[in-house]
Amino acid sequence: MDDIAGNLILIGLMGAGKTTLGKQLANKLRRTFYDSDQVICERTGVSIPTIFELEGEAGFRCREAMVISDLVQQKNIVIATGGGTVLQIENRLKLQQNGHVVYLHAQPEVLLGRIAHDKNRPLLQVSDPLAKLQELYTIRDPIYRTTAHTIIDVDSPYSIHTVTRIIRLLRKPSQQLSLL
Ligand SMILES: Nc1ncnc2c1ncn2[C@@H]1O[C@H](COP(=O)(O)OP(=O)(O)OP(=O)(O)O)[C@@H](O)[C@H]1O
Ligand SMILES: O=C(O)C1=C[C@@H](O)[C@@H](O)[C@H](O)C1
Ligand SMILES: [Mg+2]
Repeated sequence: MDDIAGNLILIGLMGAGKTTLGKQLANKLRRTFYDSDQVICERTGVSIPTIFELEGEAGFRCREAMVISDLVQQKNIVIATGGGTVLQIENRLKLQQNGHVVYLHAQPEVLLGRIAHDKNRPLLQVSDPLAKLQELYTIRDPIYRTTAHTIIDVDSPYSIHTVTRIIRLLRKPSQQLSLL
């Protein structure tokens, strides 16, 4: 087993790379990977936009909270959370108490460049998705920061070295880290 204690839990805004980097981290660390969005889709058999359409954001958040409760009971896994998972205090506490929480931080402009083409994020299907991401950043950045044990800047495009660098950074005691 690697020397990163407990579950490794990724938080951050849409497009930060929680899913993409989470999978790569799990592979490298030989841990099982779960993505809370993906688990919700598997349990319901429908996509996230469909859940938002049928049950609204509140319905989605309820399902998300149930999935987080279940996932944090496992040991030594990597969890990619949804961008809004930290909005509920109960989720925040469960994440903090059951793993090492890493905030993947990037600026809204960078995030939009990565996900603008993707219709799978209902909150961004608006006339001005950049303004929406900026609004979410303003509200959520302080929450991500206070929830995380470690913050890593992921504005720069990832390379084949990114995951190795993140693992190295996670072994350091410092809290504010940059991939640069
Ligand atoms: N550092 C990066 N450099 C380049 N592309 C990236 C980087 N991080 C993520 N991406 C790309 O951005 C897109 C979104 O990434 P990903 O789905 O992992 O984000 P996420 O944090 O899981 O978002 P969500 O909260 O919506 O689930 C993917 O196409 C991914 O390849
Ligand atoms: O930032 C958010 O609130 C969201 C992010 C995605 O991961 C999904 O969980 C969903 O699209 C909502
Ligand atoms: Mg994701």
